[in-house]
Amino acid sequence: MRVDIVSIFPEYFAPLDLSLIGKARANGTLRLAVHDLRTWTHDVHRTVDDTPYGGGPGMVMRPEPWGEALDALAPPEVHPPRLLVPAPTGARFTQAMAHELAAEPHLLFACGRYEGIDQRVLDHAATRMPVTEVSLGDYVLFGGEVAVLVIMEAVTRLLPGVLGNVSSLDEESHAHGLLEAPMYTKPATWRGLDVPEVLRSGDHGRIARWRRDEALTRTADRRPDMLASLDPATLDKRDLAA
Ligand SMILES: CN1CCN(Cc2ccc(Cn3ccc4ccc(-c5n[nH]c(N)c5C#N)cc43)cc2)CC1
Repeated sequence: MRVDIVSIFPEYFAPLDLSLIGKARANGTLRLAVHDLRTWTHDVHRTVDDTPYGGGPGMVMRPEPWGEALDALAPPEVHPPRLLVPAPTGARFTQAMAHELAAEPHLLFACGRYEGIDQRVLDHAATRMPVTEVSLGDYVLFGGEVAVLVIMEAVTRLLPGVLGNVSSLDEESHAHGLLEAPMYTKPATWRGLDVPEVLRSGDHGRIARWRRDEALTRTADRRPDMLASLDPATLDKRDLAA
């Protein structure tokens, strides 16, 4: 997978050199390049923003630098990338979207700042590539960079070979619509607190049942919305008794 990120704060993406994402870049699974939007400015002040038409607070990112950046990174003669624009107005980013994006050959992220990017940049890009505005959730950030870090982590871990133990992908909560059961490791007793006996019983049937019950209880307590959208077909009679 090829990924290009355009931002006025390219240094924000230093964490993408680390850990499993760093390894994916080193072995060629992920080809990632970060670009400074100011590369495509031509004035002495390298200006990327201006006042909003119609008035209002703050500044808006000018279209010209963005247009040149997208032209350079998504030239018309090459298969177009999927353009992802983090924004408070975007569609909520979900695990399902992460799977969708992990199947794309080329992602291009446009990180806005200030009050956002001139709408014409997205409208013009949409004439020659798929454009998706995406939001992490209903809270306000300074810009799109944090969203790109989150999306890059969620997508990269789905790429073939990145996660050593593939089964951890299969058992993921958001893959089965429930929150995960509590996890424990050695020692068996720590500060007077014991690991649940069932997890040390070796009885895999009991362990699976206990984990399922814990997952259902946690989901009902913390994320009733997830329970409401659970496919009833995935619940068995023991779940309903839990
Ligand atoms: C008068 N009102 C008019 C509406 N604005 C709304 C507004 C506009 C921009 C910004 C700052 N910003 C700039 C680019 C950018 C990208 C993503 C996000 C973002 N925030 N939250 C998420 N989940 C995000 C994601 N993903 C924020 C961004 C903040 C708030 C406020 C003032």
